[in-house]
Formats: sequence, C-alpha cells, structure tokens
Amino acid sequence: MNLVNSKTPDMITQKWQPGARVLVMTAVPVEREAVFRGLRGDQRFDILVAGVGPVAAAVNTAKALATTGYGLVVSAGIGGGFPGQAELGSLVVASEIVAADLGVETPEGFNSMDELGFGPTRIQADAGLVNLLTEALPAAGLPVKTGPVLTVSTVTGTADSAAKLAARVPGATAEAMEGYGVALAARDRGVPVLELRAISNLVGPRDRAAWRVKEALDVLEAAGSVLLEVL
Ligand SMILES: O=C(O)c1cccc(C(=O)CC[C@H]2O[C@@H](n3cnc4c(=O)[nH]cnc43)[C@H](O)[C@@H]2O)c1
Repeated sequence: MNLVNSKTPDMITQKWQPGARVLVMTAVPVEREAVFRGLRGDQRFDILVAGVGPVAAAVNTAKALATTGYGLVVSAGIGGGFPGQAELGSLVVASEIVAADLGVETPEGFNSMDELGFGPTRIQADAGLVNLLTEALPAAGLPVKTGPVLTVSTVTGTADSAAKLAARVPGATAEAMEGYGVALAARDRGVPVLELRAISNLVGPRDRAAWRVKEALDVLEAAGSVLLEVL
C-alpha cells in the first residue's frame, strides 16, 4: 500500500476476533519483561523490543507483521502523563494515537501534516477494545484514563513545550515515543491497534529523579494480566 496516497476513508481495518494472535511492541527490554510477566508466557502473544522512537517502532512492527498474521497490535510501555490528566502510576489507554511533532513550524504556529494534506497524523485505536479495557482495568484495581496519546521524537522537557503540546492536541493525556510508528505499520496492514502507557513521569520540566520507572513497570505488568483476561 502506498502510504503517501492512503487516506483514512479508504482504509479497511479488520475487526478484532477474540482468540487471535496479538503482537505487543515495546521500546526497551525492561518494558518487554514487565508485559511478559503479566501475560505469563501465553503463546498467543508475541512481545517484541523495537527500540526507542517512532522510526524504530514502525520498522520493527512492519517487519513482524510481514511474517506473521496478527489480529491486534499493541504499543505498550511507560510514558509521561499530562498534568491534571494522568497521574503517576496510573494507566492510559489511547483513544487515538497522534504524531504530535510531525508538521511544520510557522511564525503563526505549528501546522500538522494533516492540515497540509500529508496525513494522517492521528490514528484511531480500536474503540471496542478501548471500552473493554477501560472497564476491565479499574475492576482489576488499576486507575485508567483514556484520551489522545502523543508520539514525540523528543521527550518534552519544559513547561512551555508541554503547554504547547496540550494546546495543539486538546485532551492530550500522555506522551511517549513509539505509538504512532506502531500504529502506522498496523494501519498499513489493516490490523487494529491499541496503545497502553503506564505513567512513569509527568510531562513538563525535566526532573529525571522524579521518574517512577519501577512503579510504572509494575503497573504495566498488571495491565498485561488484564490483557490476558480480556483478549
Ligand atoms: O532510565 C530508565 O530506567 C528508563 C527505562 C525505560 C525507559 C527510559 C527512557 O528514558 C526512554 C524513554 C522511553 O520511555 C517512554 N517515555 C517515558 N516517559 C516519557 C515522556 O515523558 N515523554 C516521552 N517518552 C516517554 C518513551 O516511549 C521511550 O520509549 C528510561
């Protein structure tokens, strides 16, 4: 499929069939291990490490999809929560996956590639599965929010950049670095997609000492157990 000429209305995405194989893409080994523990080695799930960033995520997701048939692709890992939207240690399920810095800067502000006719920069997550998860995760004791999850190539490190992103994408809930790459590869194959982010830090002024990576990885593991139950 020619991605440049592919427009959202032409895309046909399969419907999720319970019991189908699931591809879970993580960025780093500690995320893979957390998801693996949650999924308890279930053979229906392949959990891969793609590397950090949207390009590595897209390349490696496309590679996996070229060799094996999957009914669902999940981008999973830790992420930053937008203040007032997603707390540290909570889980975010993306309603849509947004390439938040793919565009052009002008003196008047940022224009997305969608606005310039080179979209899509927003890919919808599978709405039925988002609903299923936003019911099942709290039932398992995990606080969950749903909303747009932004994919950025640079971790946001100032309050000013955080405010600009939040204004650019109303309702922005979390940011991470891989979702859009995973989602674009899935969309190209017509496979439904989800993004799950366990919140390790808040989006804003960089304070690495305040990141709660271990706690977020524990939440990611617990989310893996819920995936195993509901998919
Ligand atoms: O230092 C560590 O232990 C550690 C463990 C896992 C990942 C990291 C990273 O710093 C790489 C960034 C990685 O994590 C995601 N992430 C987490 N928070 C954010 C954020 O606020 N903005 C963007 N990305 C974030 C991202 O998806 C990367 O894969 C460190």
